[in-house]
Amino acid sequence: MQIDLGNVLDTASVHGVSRETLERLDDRVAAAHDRIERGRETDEHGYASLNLPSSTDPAEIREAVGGFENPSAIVTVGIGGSALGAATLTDALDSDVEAHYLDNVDPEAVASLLDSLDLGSTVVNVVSRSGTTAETLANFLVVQEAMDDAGVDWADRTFVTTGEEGNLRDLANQHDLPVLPVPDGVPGRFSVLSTVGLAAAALCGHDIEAVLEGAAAQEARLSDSLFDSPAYAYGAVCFALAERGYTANAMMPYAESLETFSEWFAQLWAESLGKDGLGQTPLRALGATDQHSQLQLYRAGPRDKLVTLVRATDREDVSIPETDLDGLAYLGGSSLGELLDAEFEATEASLVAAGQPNVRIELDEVNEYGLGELLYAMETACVVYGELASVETFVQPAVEWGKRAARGLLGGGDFEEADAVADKERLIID
Ligand SMILES: O=P(O)(O)OC[C@H]1O[C@H](O)[C@H](O)[C@@H](O)[C@@H]1O
Repeated sequence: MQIDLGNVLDTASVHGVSRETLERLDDRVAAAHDRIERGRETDEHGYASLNLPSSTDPAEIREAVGGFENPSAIVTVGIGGSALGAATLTDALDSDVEAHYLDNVDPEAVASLLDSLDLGSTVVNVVSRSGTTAETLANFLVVQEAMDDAGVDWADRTFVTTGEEGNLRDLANQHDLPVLPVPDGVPGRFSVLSTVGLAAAALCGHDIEAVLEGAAAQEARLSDSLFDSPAYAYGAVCFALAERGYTANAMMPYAESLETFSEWFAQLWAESLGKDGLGQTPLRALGATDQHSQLQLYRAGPRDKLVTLVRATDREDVSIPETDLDGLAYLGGSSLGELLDAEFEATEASLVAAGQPNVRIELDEVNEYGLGELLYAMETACVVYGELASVETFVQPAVEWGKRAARGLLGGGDFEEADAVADKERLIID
């Protein structure tokens, strides 16, 4: 995997992030690296996530999923960091086992998924770090009932991933369900390389050891200079641009297999860095499709966006048949991959011509190893950005406010946040 910052330097006269800016920032990156290393050495909350390439035991995960014979599907019941990492992997990789995610409580979507599955051959993985998230527990109760109604022993087809305490742990104990522990010190959005993110991939037959190897390769690149570490370079550039008003970051992979990666990145970036009036708003785009919808804004709209373009250099290709239609001859004999690459290069050039900064991230291939590299690099980029911005990367008090308000409204406790919902001003136009 490599990260190319050339198009940031090329447009430096517009936004001010030049090579000299990065050289000046490098001392602060060295200090951030030192802080990160100290945190990793003591497995401090959050920093422990960056040790997962070696602290995760893939054999433990394989053992937990190995007892389910010939599953047709896995349904992961979880939300946020308890679903997006796993979904990023299984959506990027092909498997005969279907992977589904109940990460919302939209009743129509839940009912429709459960109706469509052969529940007798479906495995359920309920994932909640806290074990108390209302959406996850509610969905699990609905899944249990659907399995009961279908005459399926749900306890036989379910395994749980959770912490030592919480409602989900109680439920697992009560029904003697197999439990994979979530590692200490790893917030949900940094948990893709742990039991939380890897179980669904293992059940789908993916090489989770290779995911960890790819991550370890990026871990080995961490050093006290951004010029030696792709991940630090990306985090530092994003920070420097955000400081200069580039407060949005459009993640734009040119691979449909990476569409869910953009969702995962959005949680990582938003929940970790959106604090104290700071942060960089993650946007989600897909190349080449969104060239035809969002690119107009990215090129000619407010100068507040970095565009991050991601692609794999090695992939399957489909040739475009020859045609004798006038004007289309240029397509014949080339391939869809070549067309996609041409679109990628054209988008980069178009942004540069307009002075809009963009970064190119290239993987060799969208496979387990490449995904491990990409995910670990983005996590580290996020952590170094958080250090440079002096925000508390590993907490999410704003999200928890909403969780308490929702529970209060449902009568799940006496939370003062729920009163704020009742007291809200309204302006209804009917
Ligand atoms: O894993 P859980 O405890 O159920 O949490 C699931 C999600 O809940 C909240 O929304 C947090 O802000 C997320 O960071 C977390 O990933």
